[in-house]
Amino acid sequence: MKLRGLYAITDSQLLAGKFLSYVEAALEGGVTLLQYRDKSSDEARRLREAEALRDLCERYKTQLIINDDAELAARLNVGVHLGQTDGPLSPTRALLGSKAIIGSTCHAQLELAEQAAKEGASYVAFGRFFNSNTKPGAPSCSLDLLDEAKRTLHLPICAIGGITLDNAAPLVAHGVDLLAVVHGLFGADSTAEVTRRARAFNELLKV
Ligand SMILES: Cc1ncc(COP(=O)(O)OP(=O)(O)O)c(N)n1
Ligand SMILES: Cc1ncsc1CCOP(=O)(O)O
Ligand SMILES: [Mg+2]
Repeated sequence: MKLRGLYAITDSQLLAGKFLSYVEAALEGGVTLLQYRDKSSDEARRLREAEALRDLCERYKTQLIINDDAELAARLNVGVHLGQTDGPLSPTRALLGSKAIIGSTCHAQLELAEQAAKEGASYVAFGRFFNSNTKPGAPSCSLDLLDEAKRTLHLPICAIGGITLDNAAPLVAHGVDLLAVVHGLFGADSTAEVTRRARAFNELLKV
């Protein structure tokens, strides 16, 4: 199955008090990948929330991805997203098995993506493309890099960083398969608006 569509990413602060209702609203509108991103060290809460998301994702046939934490992903039998300092890809592939979805942060560097592809990544993520409230310090990436990535890589390409319904179209035009979004999706002021945004992202991607 080719990975293509909306990649929703959770944010503990943004979703405080409305975590599952907002995630479910997004799944209702259509989510290809859902990433559980929680930078806290509260292991018990992380396990509890990740299990709740796994159950929700099973109901909606959405693939759950855990950010940073291959051990938690292995425990729940779901995918993982690894940044450049989150541990090596090859042993993670061995741990999770050949079918697991494993994503790799490649910032704005094609060489990192080529390396990730060799080591068994399922998709590569470039960004940030726009100003991001969630991660303002992430290195920025240009649309030109996407053209080159499209020519040289044979993996689904994910874009991240400040993506909204108003700025996503050029990313799609430059070949992005997965639009990874936090604020542009979950920054909505109602569950109905989250669902509407999810649907609209999918329409942009024609999925
Ligand atoms: C889909 C996707 N792309 C990039 C990232 C960023 O990963 P990383 O560089 O490890 O930064 P943190 O998200 O862990 O702060 C991501 N999480 N997801
Ligand atoms: C995790 C991450 N990595 C690069 S930008 C970013 C944050 C994406 O969040 P938003 O869609 O709110 O900019
Ligand atoms: Mg990380």
